[in-house]
Amino acid sequence: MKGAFMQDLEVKNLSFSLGKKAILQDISLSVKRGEFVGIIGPNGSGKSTLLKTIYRVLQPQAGEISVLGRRLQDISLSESARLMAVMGQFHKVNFDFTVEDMVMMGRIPHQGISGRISAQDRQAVERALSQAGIEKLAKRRFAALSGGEQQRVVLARALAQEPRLLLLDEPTNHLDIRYQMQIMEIAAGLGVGVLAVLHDLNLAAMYCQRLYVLKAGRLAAAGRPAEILTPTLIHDVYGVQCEVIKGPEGRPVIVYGREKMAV
Ligand SMILES: Nc1ncnc2c1ncn2[C@@H]1O[C@H](COP(=O)(O)OP(=O)(O)OP(=O)(O)O)[C@@H](O)[C@H]1O
Repeated sequence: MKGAFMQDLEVKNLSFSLGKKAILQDISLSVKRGEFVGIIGPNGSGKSTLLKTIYRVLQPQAGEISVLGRRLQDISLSESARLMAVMGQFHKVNFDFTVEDMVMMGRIPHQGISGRISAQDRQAVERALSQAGIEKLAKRRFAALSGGEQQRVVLARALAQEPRLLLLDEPTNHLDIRYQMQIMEIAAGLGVGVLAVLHDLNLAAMYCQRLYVLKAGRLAAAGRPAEILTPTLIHDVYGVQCEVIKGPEGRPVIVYGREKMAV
């Protein structure tokens, strides 16, 4: 890789539409080196679509995306699979894989054409199983695990990939609070850039250095959680009443109220 780069991810003026429907309009964002950045916003605001354009499942009609200082259009799909890992929302698996097999799939971008599993691959899988705290599940069938256990296997698969940029789409969906925090801690401790779509604003405030707020496919706000998570913004974006109080380390804690809740 040539030259120094300052950003793990840079998205410039990205727009994406499906037919005539604009899903994302003029989105610019960045993840600085090693930064943990969150994307928040209501259902249907375009969060997952934005991640999908970054991990190349969807092709934006306008804009530019760079990972570690290189434009996606200049790197091959296999190389971008080595640079970024994704922990996505749904993990329906129709085949009967073991946990170990699933996590080994994270090594595919690193394996040569032969697809032979190396000692390095095995070590990466062992490390990932241990980081996700699921060594004991290694021989179990993935399909027979609980939702939360499956979630951690999917995280382990992303870790086995040894990415330079980690994309998380609602990573804590099925998890109890301990594992929600554990997943966030693991991601925060990797030392790589993280871009995470999150619904829980308190969790976002706890772990994200900066947040981008999406509303109807556009950026409604961006900044540090303490700057942008105000009752006015939360009402404007989500349509709910809340108070924001100062929690530990000065971080905002959002307390929702039922008053004037329209259903
Ligand atoms: N394949 C598709 N066909 C039609 N509309 C789509 C398609 N994929 C996404 N959309 C629409 O694009 C918009 C953004 O969807 P997206 O899944 O990105 O939102 P989101 O913010 O991730 O939502 P959620 O919080 O509910 O997961 C929604 O209105 C959705 O209905």
